[in-house]
Amino acid sequence: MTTPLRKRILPEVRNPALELSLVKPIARGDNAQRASTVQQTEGEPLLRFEGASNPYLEHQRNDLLLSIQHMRSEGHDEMVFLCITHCKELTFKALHYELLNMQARIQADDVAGALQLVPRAHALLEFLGKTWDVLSTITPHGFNQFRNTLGIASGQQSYMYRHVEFILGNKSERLARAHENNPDVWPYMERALHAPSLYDAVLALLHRRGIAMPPEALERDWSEPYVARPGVEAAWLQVYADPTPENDLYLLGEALTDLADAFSQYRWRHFVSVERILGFKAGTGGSAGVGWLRSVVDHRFFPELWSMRTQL
Ligand code: HEM
Ligand SMILES: N[C@@H](CC(=O)c1ccccc1NC=O)C(=O)O
Repeated sequence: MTTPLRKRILPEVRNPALELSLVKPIARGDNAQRASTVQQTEGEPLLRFEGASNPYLEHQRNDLLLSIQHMRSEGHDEMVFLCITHCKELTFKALHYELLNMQARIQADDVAGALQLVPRAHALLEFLGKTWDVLSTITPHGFNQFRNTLGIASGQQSYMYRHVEFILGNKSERLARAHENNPDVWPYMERALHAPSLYDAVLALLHRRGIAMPPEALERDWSEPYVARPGVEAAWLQVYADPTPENDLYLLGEALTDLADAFSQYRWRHFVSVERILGFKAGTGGSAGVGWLRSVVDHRFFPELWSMRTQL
């Protein structure tokens, strides 16, 4: 019996022309070809390839990936900074993909399918949190050796990070505008700003499942920052009245709380690491630095899932 496949959604965050221009075609394999190859190799790996080919490189394009950690200073710690910041972007990309697919499954009333994606999304968030273990080995002196070469660049200008914030529901037209001048990125950013978030899709699902929902939670200007509503808190209280594993909406509420919890811990670790490395110096991106990040730390995704707990 074959497992029914759920259709995947591929996020669109930038003009695909650049990516497509970088793809090298590779010959497909199959079980029969691999079985006959291993007969010839007697179990030893293939090491000689036609022409200039290296199949791993053709598949992975690590020649490109490993060419973009360009050192601009003499500072020793610049290498780990570049490698980890690139790891983080890839992790944001992987996380955004899972969250967008979770939303699509919720929109298709497939709660079990959405829940299946949560452990991975959560693990990716924990992985992001762990990157601060590495980055906070950068001392203030180590950072000072290359910080000026960052110019006015800042992690705050990451479009992949902004897409993660938006799919989770933390909309800000002001922060999105950092990408307005980039024609490869802006149309997708603007579309995400105006689209309902994963949480908006969950509230619509609760409504379809017969739970009373305030009309503004179902139809509003999706680009506006999310505002917590007593009616949404009441809806979750109704769901949480049956905290059993049979109640899939309860499981979904707790799964979203797991994600929000892991994200808050990521923010907290960023904040503490930045205080450790920078003290109270101004940020490269024009903000007050730690002072500005302080306000970000208090943010919680899915606010009614948090506020509701006082009533439980
Ligand atoms: C040594 C490492 C780091 C330091 C000292 C640092 C410092 C800062 C500071 C001062 C800000 C405030 C905005 C500004 O004025 O620049 C900021 C924001 C931000 N940083 Fe970092 N950062 C570091 C590493 C990272 C990394 C590795 C990432 C992920 C790629 C990252 C992502 C962000 C994001 C997304 C924001 C905006 C926060 C938000 O919008 O909620 N930072 N960072
Ligand atoms: N805002 C940081 C710098 C920063 O976050 C950053 C700068 C250039 C390239 C990447 C960065 N951070 C994360 O990717 C600072 O004030 O030093």
